[in-house]
Amino acid sequence: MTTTSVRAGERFRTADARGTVRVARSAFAGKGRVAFGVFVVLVIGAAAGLVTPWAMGRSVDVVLEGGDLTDIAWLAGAMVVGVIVFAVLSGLGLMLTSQLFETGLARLRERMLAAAMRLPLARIESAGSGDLVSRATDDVAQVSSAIREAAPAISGALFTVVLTMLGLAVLDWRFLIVLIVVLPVHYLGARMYTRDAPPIYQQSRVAMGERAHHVLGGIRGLPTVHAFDLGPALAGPIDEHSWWVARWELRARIVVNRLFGRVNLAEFLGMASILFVGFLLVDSDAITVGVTTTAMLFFLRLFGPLGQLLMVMDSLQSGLASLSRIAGLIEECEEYEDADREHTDAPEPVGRVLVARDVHFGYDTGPEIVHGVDLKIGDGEHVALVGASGAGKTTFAAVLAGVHPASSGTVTFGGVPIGELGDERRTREIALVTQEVHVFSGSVRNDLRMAAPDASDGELVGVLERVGAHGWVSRLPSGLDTEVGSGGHVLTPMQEQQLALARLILLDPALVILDEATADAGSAGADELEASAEEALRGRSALIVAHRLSQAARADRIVLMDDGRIVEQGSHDELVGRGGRYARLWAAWSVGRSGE
Ligand SMILES: Nc1ncnc2c1ncn2[C@@H]1O[C@H](COP(=O)(O)OP(=O)(O)OP(=O)(O)O)[C@@H](O)[C@H]1O
Repeated sequence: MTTTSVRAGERFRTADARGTVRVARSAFAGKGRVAFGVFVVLVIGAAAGLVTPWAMGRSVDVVLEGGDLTDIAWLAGAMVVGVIVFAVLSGLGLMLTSQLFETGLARLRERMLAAAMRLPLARIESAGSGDLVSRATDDVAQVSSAIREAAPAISGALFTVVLTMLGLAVLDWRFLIVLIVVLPVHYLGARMYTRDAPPIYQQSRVAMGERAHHVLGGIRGLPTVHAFDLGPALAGPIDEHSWWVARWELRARIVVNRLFGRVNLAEFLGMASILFVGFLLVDSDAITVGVTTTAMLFFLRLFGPLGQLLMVMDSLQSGLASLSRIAGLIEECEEYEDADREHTDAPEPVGRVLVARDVHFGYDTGPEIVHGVDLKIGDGEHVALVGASGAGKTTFAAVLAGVHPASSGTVTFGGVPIGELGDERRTREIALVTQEVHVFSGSVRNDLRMAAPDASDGELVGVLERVGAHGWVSRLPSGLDTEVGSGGHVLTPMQEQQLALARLILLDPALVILDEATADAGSAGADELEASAEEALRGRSALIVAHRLSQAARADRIVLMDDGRIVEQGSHDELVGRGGRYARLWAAWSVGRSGE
């Protein structure tokens, strides 16, 4: 299915710096002009901010030189204009920068979620859906808050710092030397921080992901948790990971505090140095008092934004840790998609016959479950797979559907190995209806249209009638518009399964692998559901993992599995006539039924 191999339990990856930058850049694709416009606004705004300190310094010289009031008035006018232009353009720059970043983040989030939905089920199972949820929620929130905090610093501070440094160089190159001497103190403080902080934030995010994994597991099993009072046992691992989150956050605080200490030292050194050099230069008549005043004011302007930049480095580091997790997931999805795209040249399947030859399979975490199974499902043939619990039926069905690649042996559909079909083609041709039937949140119409976005209401009603669901759907409070799924109108397991079968008809696959779709139904509704399933499977090839032998008996062929091997197969009559294991199962089942 894919060239990417992962170990079971391995969480989704975290991208390295290059990967993170590449993915982040892709979020701004096509936004070059907007970014340039924002850049121009920010540069002009920052330049306007230098006008006021320059005019103040000049005023000092004008007063000292005994200049007239008109010059002072002009300079006062320049200050006012400078302040207004600075304020307007800074505000505009901030708004545009935030908009640009938020749009980029929204794009990343959409891309990550869309890609994650296409990840192979086996990969999500292996990484744990909690990790996926944590990236889609915690990490996106973290990046979003970093953007909110960093946007003003980047839009205002960054350009102010660069232009102020240029301004100092223009006043006198020696001021720039002072700055160059002082900045390393700033830099060293920041460098220690950028070295120490990222691993701490990474660890904190990993702990959050683990916590989400356990919380999600608990929520999914809530009925069991309540029934067996498992709350305290579940809280253990959640508490432990919360403790780790708190511990890593505390360490991050310590590193931030150290950063601020070093920043204050750099500021003090800078102020003292600029005053000292200014006095020396005035003393040697190299510059005027006004220029020294301007240099002081420039310097004062510089440390505010520098501090601001350093302050946001904290949330930027935290945001970057999250961004690298988002980028890692996107990278992983891209690899799966690329591997999948390679299959677009694969030959077209001819016919609808599925052939499994000498298939072996074991989960990464345990022993082999399927031991060299051969099975052929002919065109339009319905094969029932029966056997005791734990025999490996669900596992084998998932291998046939391509959810898990076989450890050895081959599975072909229409003559093409299913691994070469690519996920998109494979899922279009082969539909797997698993034990856990899912109803999507939203209206009934919305749920059905997941399978066929263009289907008309008439078509939906037609399909509902075929699976016997039209009656109860039309009696729902708002018919097709009734909200179902999480938080909506509660459906019975049988109704959920009928909806799943209706979706199956709308999907119109060639082969259906139906895993115990009738298992949850109460026996009163089970016959009705069997009829619905038969209707959904009409005209298709099918493998039905059947718990109810009455359903198996109707299949063209029955395959009995035991301990990952096929031990008997044939039609119902043949197997009953043979008097073997199936015949005994059937006898026991029939006795059980007559007592119902
Ligand atoms: N995701 C998994 N990871 C590891 N082992 C698994 C996984 N799923 C199933 N198994 C193991 O594989 C074996 C076969 O399970 P499987 O669900 O395929 O049997 P089954 O015949 O479908 O059982 P049932 O009728 O009860 O559903 C069991 O020992 C089970 O513990």
